Amino acid sequence: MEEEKSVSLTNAPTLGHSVIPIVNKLQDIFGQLGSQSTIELPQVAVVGSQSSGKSSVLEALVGRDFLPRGSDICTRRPLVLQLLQTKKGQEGGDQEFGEFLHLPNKRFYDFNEIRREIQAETDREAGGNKGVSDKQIRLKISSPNVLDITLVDLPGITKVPVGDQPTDIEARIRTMIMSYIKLPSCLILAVTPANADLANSDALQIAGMADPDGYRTIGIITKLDIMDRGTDARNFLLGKVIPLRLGYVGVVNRSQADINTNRSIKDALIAEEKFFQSHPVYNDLADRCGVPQLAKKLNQILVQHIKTVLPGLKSRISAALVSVAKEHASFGEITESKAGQGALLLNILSKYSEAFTSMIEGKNEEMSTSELSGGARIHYIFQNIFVKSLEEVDPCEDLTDDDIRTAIQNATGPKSALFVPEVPFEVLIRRQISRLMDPSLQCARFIYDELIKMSHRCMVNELQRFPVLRKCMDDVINNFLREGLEPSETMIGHVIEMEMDYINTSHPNFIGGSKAVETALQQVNSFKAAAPGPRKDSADSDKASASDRSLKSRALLARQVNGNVPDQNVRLAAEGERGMPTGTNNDTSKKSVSNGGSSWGISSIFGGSDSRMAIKENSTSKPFNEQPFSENLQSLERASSMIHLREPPSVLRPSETHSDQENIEIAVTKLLLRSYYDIVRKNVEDSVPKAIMHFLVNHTKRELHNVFIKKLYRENMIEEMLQEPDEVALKRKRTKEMLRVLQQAFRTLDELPLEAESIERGYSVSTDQTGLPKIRGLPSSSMYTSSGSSEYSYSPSPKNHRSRKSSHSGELQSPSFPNGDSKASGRTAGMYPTIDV
Ligand SMILES: Nc1nc2c(ncn2[C@@H]2O[C@H](COP(=O)(O)OP(=O)(O)OP(=O)(O)O)[C@@H](O)[C@H]2O)c(=O)[nH]1
Repeated sequence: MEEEKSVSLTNAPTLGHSVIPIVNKLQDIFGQLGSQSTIELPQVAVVGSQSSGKSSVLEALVGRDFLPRGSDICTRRPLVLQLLQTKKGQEGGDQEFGEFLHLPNKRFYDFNEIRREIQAETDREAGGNKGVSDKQIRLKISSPNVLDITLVDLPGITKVPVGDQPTDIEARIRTMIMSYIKLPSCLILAVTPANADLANSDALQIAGMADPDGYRTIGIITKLDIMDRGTDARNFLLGKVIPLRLGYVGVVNRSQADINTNRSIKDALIAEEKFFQSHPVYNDLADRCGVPQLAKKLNQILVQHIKTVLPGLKSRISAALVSVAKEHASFGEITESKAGQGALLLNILSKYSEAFTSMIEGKNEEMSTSELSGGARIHYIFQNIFVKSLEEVDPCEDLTDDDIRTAIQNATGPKSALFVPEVPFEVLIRRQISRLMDPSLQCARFIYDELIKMSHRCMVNELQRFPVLRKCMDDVINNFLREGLEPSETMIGHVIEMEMDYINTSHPNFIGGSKAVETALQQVNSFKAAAPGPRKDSADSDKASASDRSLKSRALLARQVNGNVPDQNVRLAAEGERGMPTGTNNDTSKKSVSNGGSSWGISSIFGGSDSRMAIKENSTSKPFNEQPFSENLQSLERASSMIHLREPPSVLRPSETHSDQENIEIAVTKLLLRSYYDIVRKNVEDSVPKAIMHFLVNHTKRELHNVFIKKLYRENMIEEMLQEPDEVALKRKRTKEMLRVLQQAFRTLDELPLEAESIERGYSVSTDQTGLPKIRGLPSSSMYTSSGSSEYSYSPSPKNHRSRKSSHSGELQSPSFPNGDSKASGRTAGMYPTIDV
């Protein structure tokens, strides 16, 4: 045992030993990146009939004696052997030991003890009498000289039940084996003893079921030393009997006698080498004979696997590299010198102003496609909010007919005016224009808010590291925008006041009095035409005749005064319900109305009945109204000869009844209001955005940079403003380190010795002074070239490469196993692609 320990794994051509440096490097890379994920190597399972030499092959590959072997001892439970690399120099890192899952915290340093525990644990579960169980035994072997890989030793296929074995033992074992080898990531070592009928190999049969295309099956022929005299496995090794994409390797393990005499693995390897040398039939098949060749083949498959997954790892790292580099750049470099800091501040101020301007103009790079931003929002506020709201306003909305009538009566003062003055129209239009003030000012406020929001969105990342500067800049821009808001509000005030100050009735778009009267008459006419016929009661008919008279006279006068009589037959459609007066006196004859004429401005001479005579007294003071007129008269008569006047009510309102003239006057007033209001509205819709753009938005664009420099570019303030919080310095340091690690990782991945030549050169393992192997590279799959039709031949020199066409040898990840030609190429001679890298 002592002697065996000194023959460490390092001296044997163990499985994956040449892949170790690469995998270690990858692990280092991912370790540094703080990621647990690393390359997952394929699992290797040995399958075959009972006593075919499976355990012996595994042991030889691991280079350790620890598995129960022997003619009467067999594998009866799956043994999952997890090799774990320990780091030399770490505590306990250079020791080799085993641990069982079922015996936690117990380390086995004696490998004979491990073997005994495997046997004991097998008996515990499967009984002592040949019973088989599918419950795994999990063994972890830690060693500085192994690759992190999992090997599975499976029970051998048996046909005749013995001992406690059930009658369907073969089916059970096959199912158990399949559950492991069907996994696309499982590499199958199909072990067939040379002293049995090779063509009927159970191992190849079951492997063929799990891996029909043969991308992950290696054929292993054991017991070449005990073949019938005169027979050999040459044709089999050459793949002439059952072709196999990854080919065959012939091995000579220790015999039972060797085991009994404790022959070491090292000695067994030497004996194996001698065997092949002394058998001329295998002389030219050196590349497919011996455990070292098997290890080499496996290494090469592992390398191929790593190569397959490497691009994915690289792209992950490069993506991380890009994002970390971006983050690092956002923290900028530390600037110590005064001049440097000054330049940095200037640069930030300029960039900010540019970014702000670009945002308004819609030219910033990070423009959103999911919502409106920057200048587009300003436009939206102007057009879709401000203009739209003004357009929806009806200037007569809050003016009742009574309001208008009262205004008209008030405007004529104490006398019956000769003309209906312009005063009521002006009073009312001013009142409506003044209503435009609030939305206009609100619009300016909205734009101001937008600009503030934009300023917060400018250079968010870049200014993260300078919170003091950010605060100062925010203060400056807030003040500046507030200062810009004032003149725009003043301007808006002026615009509205100008409109109120001079009512330009000569505006070309203004309807004018004559046209308004004409239209009003048409409206009243069509309204009457639609109204029910005259009422029968005498009072109403009296009124009707009175108003008829008055209209007639007005029409006459109008004709005389203006010389402009409207066509009596004109019956134009009403301009709309909005303009219709709501008077109660609807029974005026059509004729009288049509004769009303264009009498605007001379209503005072339209007739004797002054509509203002019909006073409706306030209900709070109605002494006269409470009793009929006759009674009032009687009481007056009863009184002395003195004539008493009733007290005027404190609040006087026009009477409820409207004369025709009033109706027309109301309609005319409304027409004039609407017409003029439209003019003003257009002006305001145009001028307010202009004022806001000029005094606030564009002023900010023009002046912001200057203001920044004036307020913030002060020598004594620069250092303070460019102060970074500790957290930023820490983040910068961390991202810088991460960037370095990622760059290193990227380079390391690029420089991994995965090229054919370096791998081939490096395969020869020599030990240095410390006894550790000097591994210069890995064996390459390119060393295997297709020779002739159905076989692989080993060409030791790269010069012998006949083809460099890529293949999928050793690609154990499921997507890497193409199955396009599976049926044809699976195990058919002459269809194998060249294995190359
Ligand atoms: N002469 C000779 N004997 C071998 C060779 N390989 C294996 N043996 C012997 O064959 C017997 C069975 O070997 P194992 O390695 O236990 O075979 P196994 O396939 O693991 O057996 P089970 O687990 O029972 O299926 C042992 O006595 C080995 O010493 C070989 O190449 N040559």
